[in-house]
Amino acid sequence: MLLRFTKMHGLGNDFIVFDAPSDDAVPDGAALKQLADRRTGIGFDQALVLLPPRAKDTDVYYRIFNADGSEVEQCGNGARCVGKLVAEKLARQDLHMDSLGGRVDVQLRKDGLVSVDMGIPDFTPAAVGFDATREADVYPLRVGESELQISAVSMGNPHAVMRVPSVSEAPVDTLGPAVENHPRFANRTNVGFLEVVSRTHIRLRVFERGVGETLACGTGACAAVAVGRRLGLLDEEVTVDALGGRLVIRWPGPGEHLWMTGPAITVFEGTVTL
Ligand SMILES: N[C@H](CCC[C@H](N)C(=O)O)C(=O)O
Repeated sequence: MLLRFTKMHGLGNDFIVFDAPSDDAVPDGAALKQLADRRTGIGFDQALVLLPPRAKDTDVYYRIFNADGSEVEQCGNGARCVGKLVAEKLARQDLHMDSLGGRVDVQLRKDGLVSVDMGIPDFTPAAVGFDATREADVYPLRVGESELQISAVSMGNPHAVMRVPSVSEAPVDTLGPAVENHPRFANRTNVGFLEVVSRTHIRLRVFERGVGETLACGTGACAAVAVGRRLGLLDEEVTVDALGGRLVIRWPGPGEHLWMTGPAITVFEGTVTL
């Protein structure tokens, strides 16, 4: 079977995007994992599959698969890429999208950046698949000999966020996989390392569930700002510096929708035989 795809990225978090007429035409996780390989496949962090809308007031439904083949609920950088691709195809400036993790509204800006409504951050442990008995701002988490202090929030997908004095010194390679696969997270988790520069500026590195460290993580940036605001460290609009570049997050506060603005780049079109 010939698969036509578009290769895209958001700050170096890279994707293949392709259409599928229905769920049973979506390649299985094992096939997508092979395509994700950066030597023997196309290479990507996530595959984004575009399907016909499932709710009458939406334009597209998209599914998300990590490089390890696992299907997940949400992808923020991917949502900007899907939104831009589909809105341009439909000659629209705005779009209503739907995914396993919920609705995402998209606005294409005149400056070429894309804004997406990433919904309402959910701090309930159950939403994160985290086994805490009650909700808290910060939880102790034992990892080997050390006890970490993490916050847990869902952007549709799970995020564990910990503050670090400096992202450049953060032990991402060791603590990333240890927290990603920690038994207290029923469905694993993404792991954010948050450095607060000021009330309107953070630096962030994310060890992504099912991928490893990426150059940027959109939902990770949303999660980190939500946690920073809940801890009283950040203002409503925050610039997030990831390894791959800059995002702007705006969150008025609890119960409100969180918006993310950033780039969405098409690199090439391609075909691959499955
Ligand atoms: N690895 C994530 C999915 C992709 C998130 C990231 N690429 C983004 O831009 O939000 C997870 O397993 O929940």
